[in-house]
Amino acid sequence: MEFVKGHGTENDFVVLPDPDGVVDLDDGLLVRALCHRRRGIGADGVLRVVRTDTPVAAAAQVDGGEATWFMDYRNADGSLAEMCGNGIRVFARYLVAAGLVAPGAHPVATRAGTRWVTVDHSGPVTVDMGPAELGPYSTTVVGGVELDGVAVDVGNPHLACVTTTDLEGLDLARPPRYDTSLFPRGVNVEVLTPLADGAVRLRVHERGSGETRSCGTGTVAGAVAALHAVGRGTGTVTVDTPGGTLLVGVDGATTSLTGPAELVARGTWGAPVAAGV
Ligand SMILES: N[C@@H](CCC[C@H](N)C(=O)O)C(=O)O
Repeated sequence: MEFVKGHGTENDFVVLPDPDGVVDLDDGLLVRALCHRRRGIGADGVLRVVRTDTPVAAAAQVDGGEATWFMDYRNADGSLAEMCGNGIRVFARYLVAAGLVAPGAHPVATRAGTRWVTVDHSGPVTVDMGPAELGPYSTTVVGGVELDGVAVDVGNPHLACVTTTDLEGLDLARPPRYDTSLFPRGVNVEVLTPLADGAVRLRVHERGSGETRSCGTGTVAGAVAALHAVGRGTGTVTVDTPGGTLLVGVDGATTSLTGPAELVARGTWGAPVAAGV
């Protein structure tokens, strides 16, 4: 099985080309094996590249619309997620590199709906992330520290906590505690600094993947929360994550995410490897 490895601000993915949707990912075993950092390729998640006219896309209730390609995203633990902001930018880079779409703007289907991505062979990739919906305030406990946050739905669920607590001192390796009645399907938890000079610093614990170096949907959720904390509903926010810098745009109708997306390797999974190779 051919694969490509890529990342967006060090949020890393195994890209699995499976246009006809014949690979069985549903029991989670292959996803966990691919993503394992000692026994596998190592990644925060898998991006299966599958056509929208396949039974796999139909089973995911994907309305392809104009999109030919469905990003079937799986977290490292094998669980499904609706959307991945860094993943979709890497996915789009792969589509161009593989000659499956021309450079420019094109739609990609996800479980959260179709998103338009603007991509070339190199340079930053921008995705229209759709609206980010603010929800109720809630709390979380991160490594014994209770933090206030606000729910933000970016197609997938987030709890974004704007805090003056020292971010580096927080233990995000362990899953944060959260209100399971508000987030019955789990939640991604962001901790971030208050907005200063149009920028924030952000760390994240992702549902299904643990602490990651960056999270695109989390970055959008964090930017929306940081603007909300200063009474604003629109703006442009530079988000510095441990893995790199992303730019988020928030207007009344939608949000956008811009940043690097790199393909770094390709190979064959599961093929016998001869001695000495
Ligand atoms: N890293 C992604 C988000 C991946 C999904 C998330 N862990 C979830 O379960 O919702 C991103 O860049 O947005």
